[in-house]
Amino acid sequence: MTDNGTVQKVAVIGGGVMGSGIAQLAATVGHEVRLVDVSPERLETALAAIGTSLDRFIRSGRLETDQREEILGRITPATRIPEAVEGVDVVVEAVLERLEVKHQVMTEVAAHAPAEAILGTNTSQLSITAIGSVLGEGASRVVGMHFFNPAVLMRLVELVKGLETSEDTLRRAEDFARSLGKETVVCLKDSPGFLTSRISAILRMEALHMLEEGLASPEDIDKAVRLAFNHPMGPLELGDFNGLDTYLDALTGLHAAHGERFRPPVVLRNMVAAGRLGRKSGRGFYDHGG
Ligand SMILES: CCCCCCCCCCCCCC(=O)CC(=O)SCCNC(=O)CCNC(=O)[C@H](O)C(C)(C)COP(=O)(O)OP(=O)(O)OC[C@H]1O[C@@H](n2cnc3c(N)ncnc32)[C@H](O)[C@@H]1OP(=O)(O)O
Ligand SMILES: NC(=O)C1=CN([C@@H]2O[C@H](COP(=O)(O)OP(=O)(O)OC[C@H]3O[C@@H](n4cnc5c(N)ncnc54)[C@H](O)[C@@H]3O)[C@@H](O)[C@H]2O)C=CC1
Repeated sequence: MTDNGTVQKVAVIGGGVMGSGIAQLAATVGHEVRLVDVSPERLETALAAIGTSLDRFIRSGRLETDQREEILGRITPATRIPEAVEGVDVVVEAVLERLEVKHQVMTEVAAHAPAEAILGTNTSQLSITAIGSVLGEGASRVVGMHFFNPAVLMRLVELVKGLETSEDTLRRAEDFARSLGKETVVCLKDSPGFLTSRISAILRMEALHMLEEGLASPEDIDKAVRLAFNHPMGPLELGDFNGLDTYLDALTGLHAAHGERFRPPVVLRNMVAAGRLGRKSGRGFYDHGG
């Protein structure tokens, strides 16, 4: 951190759909980024995806060609947390949407990151209080920092205050999100699904029920939502874009917290069981050539 408290070093834990985008975003605004994943293959895929996205920004004139290597040069891939979080100002956790995995990661992060670093979690719906509960007093440093896919383009970061999150942590998370060029909203109560996932899950679930009922093809359900409501993507194509395994994990949590209206539909369970996870596996509601 600089003398005026500005963030310089960031660790992103999890190099999947979201972690790769968050790392790219942080490196683009000039932060030094360590990107950690347990899987070297996922790290390779993440760096390739970041390269492809930077190429798109160059093609559309929003980035200079020579910035590509500068940005990539600010991202250091790593497979171990302890060394990667040394000296960082901010950690953003973006691993699987499972409480036990988040606990394991937060425990390791807190043991090795500087005591003053804030610990953001990109969970879609899990309780921030529950995620921080393994850290004892350290729970005051844990804050929900919910980015949206693609993180490099979407304008919002939803901040979520856990029961123990300190005002200082929340304020620094807000400053960090703004340093990334994002707007913020604050969910003041730690309620599963916060503001955005609770709302969006209802619309997406309804699309899935319509598909199960044979009301229309996936193409027409998506087209209806795109054209009738001016959504950039229909709910099923967005599911493929975000990852159906992540959706199932998120819905499982929402179901446990809010009851029947979020029960994961059988068709979604079956698709995940069959490995049809959307773009990341090459096949979901649509064929992506995988
Ligand atoms: C179905 C089952 C339901 C079950 C229940 C669900 C449970 C739900 C719980 C939620 C859990 C998880 C989700 C979550 O937590 C939060 C989320 O992230 S929700 C998702 C939010 N995101 C969106 O809604 C995205 C919607 N789509 C868009 O906004 C646009 O389609 C998109 C910006 C992605 C692309 O734009 P589009 O115009 O459609 O396509 P183009 O390809 O033409 O791109 C336009 C423009 O942007 C550039 N570009 C696109 N992508 C990138 C990139 N990754 N990097 C760089 N640049 C990019 C492209 O080059 C174009 O640039 P021009 O200058 O215009 O040429
Ligand atoms: N996919 C989406 O649209 C969005 C997802 N989220 C949330 O972001 C988080 C990540 O989601 P995705 O990126 O979609 O998942 P993903 O499945 O694409 O990536 C998760 C990554 O975490 C890695 N990982 C697992 N255990 C790890 C550990 N112990 N240490 C380091 N890395 C580990 C995996 O190897 C994988 O690469 C979840 O909490 C999800 O709910 C939030 C907003 C949008």
